[in-house]
Amino acid sequence: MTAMALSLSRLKKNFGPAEIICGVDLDIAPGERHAIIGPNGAGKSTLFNLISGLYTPSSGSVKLNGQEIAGMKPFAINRMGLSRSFQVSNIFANMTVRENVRCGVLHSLGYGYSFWRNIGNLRDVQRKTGEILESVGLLDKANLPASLLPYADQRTLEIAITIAGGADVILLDEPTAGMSHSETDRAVALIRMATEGKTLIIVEHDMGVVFNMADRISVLVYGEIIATGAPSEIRGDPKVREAYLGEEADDEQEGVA
Ligand SMILES: Nc1ncnc2c1ncn2[C@@H]1O[C@H](COP(=O)(O)OP(=O)(O)OP(=O)(O)O)[C@@H](O)[C@H]1O
Repeated sequence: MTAMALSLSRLKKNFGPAEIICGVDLDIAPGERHAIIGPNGAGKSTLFNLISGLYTPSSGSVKLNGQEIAGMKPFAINRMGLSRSFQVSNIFANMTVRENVRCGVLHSLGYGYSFWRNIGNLRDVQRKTGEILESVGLLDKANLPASLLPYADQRTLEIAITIAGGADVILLDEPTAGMSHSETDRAVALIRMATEGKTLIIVEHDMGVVFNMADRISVLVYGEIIATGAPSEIRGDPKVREAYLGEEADDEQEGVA
C-alpha cells in the first residue's frame, strides 16, 4: 500500500496551559490538493508550523511519506521532501528574482551557502532556475531586485521559491492574501500548474480559491478538525455552516453556479 503523503495522528500543541491544537487526525494522499480552512485564530498556521518543523508537537505524530518527522528540524523535513511558503513574504529583497529562485534550487541540491561564489558554473542549477522562472512567468523580470516587483509578483516569487526545492509535498500559507481578483485568478492557475503531480496543502481564507482548487477540505475550529471531505460535502455540512462557513458558502455557491 502506498504511504500517505502526510499523516497526522492525535497531534497536539500547547502554549503554556492553552491547548491550541487539540488532537488532530488527518491523512492526505499523494497528489491530493487539500485546503485547511477555519476562522481566525483556529490554529491553521500553528498546524503548518507543526508539520514543517517550526514548532515541536506537544504530543502525537506527523508522518511524511510514511516516515515520522515530528520534532525534526525544518531543514531536515525540507530535505525529506516538504516545502512551505509563509503568509509574510519570505523573499530576499535585495537579491534579484533569479538569485532568489536559485537559492531554493541550490538548497534542494544540497549546496551550502559557501558555494554562492561559484554558482554561475553550476549548469544544472542554472537550467533548473531558468525552467522555474519560465514556468511561473517571471523570466522577463529575472534580473530585477525582488524588492522592485509588484506585490502579486512577490507572492508569485514566494511560490516559485517554495517549489524550487523540488519537494513533492507543498504547503502554501494564504498564497492569495492581499491580491485583487485578477491577480488571484492568475495565482490559482500558477499554483495548479506548478504543483501538478505534487501534494498540495493550502491554508486560505478566499473561499473561491478553496472551493475551486481543493480535492478535499478540512475545517479547523478551536484546534480541532470538525469536518473533512470533498467541497460539496463541506459546503453542505451543517456543523461547518454553523461553526464557520455560513453565508460565505451561500455566496460562493452563487458565484460558482
Ligand atoms: N507562539 C505562540 N505562543 C502562544 N500562543 C500562540 C503562539 N502561536 C499561536 N498562538 C495562539 O494560537 C492560536 C492559533 O493561532 P494561529 O495563528 O495558528 O491561528 P490561525 O488559524 O492561523 O489564524 P489566522 O487565520 O488569523 O492566521 C491563537 O490564539 C494564537 O494567539
